Amino acid sequence: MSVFTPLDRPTLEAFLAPYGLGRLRDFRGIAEGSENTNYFVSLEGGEFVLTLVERGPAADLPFFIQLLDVLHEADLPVPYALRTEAGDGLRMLKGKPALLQPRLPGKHERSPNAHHCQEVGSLLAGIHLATRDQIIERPSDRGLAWMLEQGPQLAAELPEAANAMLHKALDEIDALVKRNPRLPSANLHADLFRDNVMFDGPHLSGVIDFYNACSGWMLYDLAITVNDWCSRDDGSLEEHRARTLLSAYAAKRRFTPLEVELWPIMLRIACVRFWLSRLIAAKAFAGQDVLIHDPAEFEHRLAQRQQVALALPMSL
Ligand SMILES: Nc1ncnc2c1ncn2[C@@H]1O[C@H](COP(=O)(O)OP(=O)(O)O)[C@@H](O)[C@H]1O
Ligand SMILES: N[C@@H](CCOP(=O)(O)O)C(=O)O
Repeated sequence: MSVFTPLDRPTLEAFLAPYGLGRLRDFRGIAEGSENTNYFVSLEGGEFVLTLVERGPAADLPFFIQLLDVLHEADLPVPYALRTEAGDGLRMLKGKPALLQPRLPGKHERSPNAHHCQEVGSLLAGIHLATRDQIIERPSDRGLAWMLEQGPQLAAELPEAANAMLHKALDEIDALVKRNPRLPSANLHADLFRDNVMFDGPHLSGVIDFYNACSGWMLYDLAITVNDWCSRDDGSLEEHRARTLLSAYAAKRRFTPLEVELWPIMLRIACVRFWLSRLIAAKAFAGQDVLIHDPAEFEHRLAQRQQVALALPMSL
């Protein structure tokens, strides 16, 4: 379970009253998720999700609220902070920052096919197009500098072969940082995994969990997404799904030659990012009743990305 903050009905009713959405019908904690406490909340005025933010700097919350407003205004299927009748979107509940959002329909797709990947590629391009001309600056707290800082210590705790592979990837990241390439930027979801997207039948109906969102290279966001949506169990890329996702993205935004050149390394960097964060989480939450993702999944994906045969499509 990942309901870190239990709520009783009177507390919740008092919190919800200022939204003017009618009486509370029902509520229940959501077991999925690993960072925050989430509740499904049923009110006379509709179905909602209440999030209590458990971790991370509260100072960043206005960024998330502003970004989701921009994406919502661009007609993308994202949650956004509902405002109370007094206009407040970000409030406190049991000492935690709390947001009420619309509940998006649909369910997660664990075994995506090419159609799902097409929808995801198109959606990701939509996020980038909606923000690239008005980027809201927020450096990722798990960016390249973080990888270079955390990587060596975590590598030292790994078996020899994994240690060597991680070091090789860190060297590549270090060289890229020094090169400082001018890749096109936008606001990124930066965690567009299968468990952050919902489908209502074949239709992509929701994208959630923007708590890793940041400003940065669009190519990096694409690599994160392809690594999760288009990998086989052994970590290798499933070419048909990957080509479909990339073509759907490219139909909305043309890649630059520099992006085409750096695509293979970006796929590897995106593996390192989640390999490291999963190693950290596995240590921090060992033995606790918290959802822990397997770090080895990204070790296998990185091993499979040493040579990348899949080029980015160049034409629109
Ligand atoms: N706006 C929403 N609409 C529908 N379901 C949601 C919404 N927000 C969260 N959920 C559900 O709650 C679960 C956990 O949310 P998530 O944001 O991934 O949590 P965490 O930040 O703890 O990882 C999701 O898998 C999804 O099922
Ligand atoms: N989708 C990620 C979890 C989110 O990353 P984090 O750095 O916020 O823990 C995964 O599957 O590892």
